[in-house]
Amino acid sequence: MTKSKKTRNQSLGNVVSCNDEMHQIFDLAIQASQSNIPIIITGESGTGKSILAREIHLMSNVRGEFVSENCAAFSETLLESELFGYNKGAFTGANIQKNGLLLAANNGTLFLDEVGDMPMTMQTKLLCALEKKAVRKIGSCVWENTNFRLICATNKSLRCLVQTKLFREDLLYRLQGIELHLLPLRKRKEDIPLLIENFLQTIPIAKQKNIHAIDHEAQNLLINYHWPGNIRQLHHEISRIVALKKAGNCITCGDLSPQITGKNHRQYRTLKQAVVEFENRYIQQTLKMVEGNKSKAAGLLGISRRCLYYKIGVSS
Ligand SMILES: Nc1ncnc2c1ncn2[C@@H]1O[C@H](COP(=O)(O)OP(=O)(O)OP(=O)(O)O)[C@@H](O)[C@H]1O
Repeated sequence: MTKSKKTRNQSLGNVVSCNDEMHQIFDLAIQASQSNIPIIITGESGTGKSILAREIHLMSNVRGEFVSENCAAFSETLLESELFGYNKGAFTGANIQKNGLLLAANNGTLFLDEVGDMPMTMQTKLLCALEKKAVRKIGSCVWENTNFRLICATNKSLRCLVQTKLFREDLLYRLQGIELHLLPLRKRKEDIPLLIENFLQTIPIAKQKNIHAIDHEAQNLLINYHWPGNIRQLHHEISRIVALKKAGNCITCGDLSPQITGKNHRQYRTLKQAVVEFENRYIQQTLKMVEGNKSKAAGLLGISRRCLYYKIGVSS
C-alpha cells in the first residue's frame, strides 16, 4: 500500500502533471519505489527531480529518513566529511566525532543531487561504500554497516561524462538501476495551467491575498514562454506576482515579468536597428529570387546597382 497516490488529475503527491509521458514516469516511479533498485532521475534544472525523489521515498516502505545532499555545493574535502563523517581529531577543527550522511540514511533514502559533479576520488569512495554496504569515517579504520535506498539526480549526461573521463563507468552502472527522465516544461506546456493553479493554492501569500485566478491572455503568455529555468522559474514568477500584486484576485498581463510579455526594454531594438535588419533580409530574399542577378534585384528593389552593391557591402 503506497502512502502517496496518484490523484484524479494524475499527480504524484506534490508532483503535478497532466502530460502522458510524465504519467508513464509516475507509473515507473511507483513501481520503482516498491523495490530497492537504485534510481537515477535525469532532466534539466528545475524540472522537479528533487520533489520526485522525495515522493518516491514517501511511497516506499523504508522506515528511515530522507537524507539529501547536493554534490555540486561543496568542495571535495567538505563533501567527503559530509558524506562519510569523521572521527574526533581526524583533521584540524574535527573537535567531535560526526556521522556522515551515508550513515544517517541507514534504513532510509539517500538522495544525491547533481551527482555528475561529484569529484572522481569521492566517486571511488562512494562506489566502495555501495559495494560493501558500509562506510569508514575519515580518520577511522572501522567499517560501519549502512543500508539505504539510493536515488541520484543529474542534469548532465553521465554517459558523456564517462566518455570525457569525468565519471566512473562502474559507478554509472551501479547507479542507473531505473532511469526516470523528466521533460522540460517547454515540452509539456499543457502542465502550465495546472501548475499555476497548484501554485496559487500552495503559495501562502496567494491565499492571504485571495489571488486565485489568472485571465486568459496572461495564461496564454505564460504558455507561450519557453521557460529555460523550467518549473522552478514558473514557481518564482507566480511567487513574485502574488508578492507584488496590489489589488485584484486575478493575475493579468500587467502583472507578468517583461521577459515573458516580450516588453523587456534591454532586449528591445531601436527603430534604426530594426529597419537595417529588415532591409538586409529583404535584399537577401530578392537576390535569392533572381538567383543572384544584381541588376535584376536592383531593378525590382527600385535602387541603382551601385546602391545595392553598397548595401550588401560589395565593391562595384
Ligand atoms: N511537477 C511539479 N509539480 C509541482 N511543483 C513542481 C513540479 N516540478 C517542480 N516543482 C517545483 O519546482 C521547483 C524546482 O523543483 P526541484 O528542486 O525538484 O527541481 P530539480 O530538477 O531538482 O532542480 P535542480 O536540478 O536545479 O536541482 C520546486 O519549487 C518544486 O516544488
